[in-house]
Amino acid sequence: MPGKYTLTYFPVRGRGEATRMLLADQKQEWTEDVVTGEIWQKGDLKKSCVFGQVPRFQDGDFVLVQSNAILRHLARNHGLYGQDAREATLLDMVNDGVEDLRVKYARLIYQNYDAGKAEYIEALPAQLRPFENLLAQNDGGKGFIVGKKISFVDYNLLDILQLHLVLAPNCLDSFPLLAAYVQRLNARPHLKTYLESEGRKQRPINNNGKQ
Ligand SMILES: N[C@@H](CCC(=O)N[C@@H](CS)C(=O)NCC(=O)O)C(=O)O
Repeated sequence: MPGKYTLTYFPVRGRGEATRMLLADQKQEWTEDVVTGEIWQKGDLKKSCVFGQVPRFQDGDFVLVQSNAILRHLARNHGLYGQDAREATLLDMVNDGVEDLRVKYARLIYQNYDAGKAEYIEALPAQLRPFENLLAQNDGGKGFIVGKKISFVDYNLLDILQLHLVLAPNCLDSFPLLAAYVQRLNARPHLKTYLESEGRKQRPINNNGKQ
């Protein structure tokens, strides 16, 4: 039985948003423990986090960090980790692909935005193509990224695609399956309610104002 959920994170989408979307879509309540710059500068919270970074997540008295471990924990709690070991392994594989893209995106946003944006967008089709191919291989792309049920990776992939649609609004024009996938997931009733909520609309994407 999961305990009460709390997400401790900066007031941005960042590495917290896939978790928020998973929780909202799975009809879970959670507390936002907002980390302001002032709180972070004090240093106590940083010291209390295993790797000195947030997001931190509490499931009752179980405290964890690392955004992908948080997603996997919630996947185990809510049946979002595939229907068997083979699907779970495929989900791990795709999630690692999402993580690779997230690291590249974060490097652009935080280290090279002005000088690197055009080149990044030019190279984006090659980064997105594998996900279009994976979707095509799973029931012709009509459902989820792996298997017949939504998984933690769908929320993570949806988040990274939403981020890229802000960065490069036409980036899915050549990827019809991914474009339809984003529309389909965005339209899931509980997720839609969350995406249209003021809290979500007001939350910046990244911590430095770039997007
Ligand atoms: N691998 C970690 C990375 C966490 C991370 O980069 N956290 C950043 C915010 S997104 C952070 O805490 N930055 C403040 C710092 O490092 O002092 C994860 O996936 O959770």
